[in-house]
Amino acid sequence: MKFTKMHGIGNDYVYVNCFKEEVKDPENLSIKLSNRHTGIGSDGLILIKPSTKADFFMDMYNADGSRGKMCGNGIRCVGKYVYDHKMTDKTSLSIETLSGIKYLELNVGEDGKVILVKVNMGEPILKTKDIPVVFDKERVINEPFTVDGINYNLTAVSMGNPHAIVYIDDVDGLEIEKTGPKFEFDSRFPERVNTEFVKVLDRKNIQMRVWERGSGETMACGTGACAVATASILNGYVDNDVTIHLLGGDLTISWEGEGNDLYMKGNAVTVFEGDYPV
Ligand SMILES: N[C@@H](CCC[C@H](N)C(=O)O)C(=O)O
Repeated sequence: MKFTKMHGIGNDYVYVNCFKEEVKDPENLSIKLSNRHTGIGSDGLILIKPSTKADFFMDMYNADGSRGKMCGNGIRCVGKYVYDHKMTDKTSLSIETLSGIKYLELNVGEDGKVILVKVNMGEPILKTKDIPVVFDKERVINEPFTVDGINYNLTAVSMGNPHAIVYIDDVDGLEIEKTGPKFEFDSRFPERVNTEFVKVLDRKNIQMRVWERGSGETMACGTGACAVATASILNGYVDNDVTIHLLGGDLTISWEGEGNDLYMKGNAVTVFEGDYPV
């Protein structure tokens, strides 16, 4: 099976072109090839497929084989993949995901390859039942929430996938391997959850680390950065254009507030191509 390893600010996936390859058991394949010792090494698997509703379809799997409905860093790489591999010559693209169609603007460099991608991520989802999070209010915006005996203030947002955002003082010092799973497997998140641990640096800059559902700590999470920007704007901590600083690099997010779509901009990088025995 031919594959391409790509990353968006360090959030790395193995990409397979399903116009040419048939993938029979993507859940197990994702577990095997994501392994950083015995596989290719990645945060999961992304299949690029035909779509009847959009230019392409993105089908993503986490490193534990679970299926994700949306992937912000992944969708930028899908845009780069289809353009660089000449599967399209369009620089405005639509990509279908399990959480709807997203629209991409590709920024092409002097070598004719995509370097940056801006994505219309749609409108953030705030209703508890749609995230989903079990809570006795319609929304969770800055609400007291205790996990493993520690009191946090939680904001919950879905960007097509569920996110829990908590503000802490020491993002660098956080023992995320201990804390992340406590959120991921908390029964108030019936579909598990991606958790962002965040510090607001000033009105235009936010630091975050992420514990991803199904993949653990990753260098970056695109939907997570969008959820953090949403939460921080709703809480009144930052302006409408904000840079999110993640372990693997920066993403810029703009959101004019409720009733508007949110935009994310960041890089997309090809690391290498190869053959994997299946
Ligand atoms: N890293 C991704 C999100 C991947 C899916 C997530 N772990 C989930 O299960 O919801 C991103 O860049 O958005």
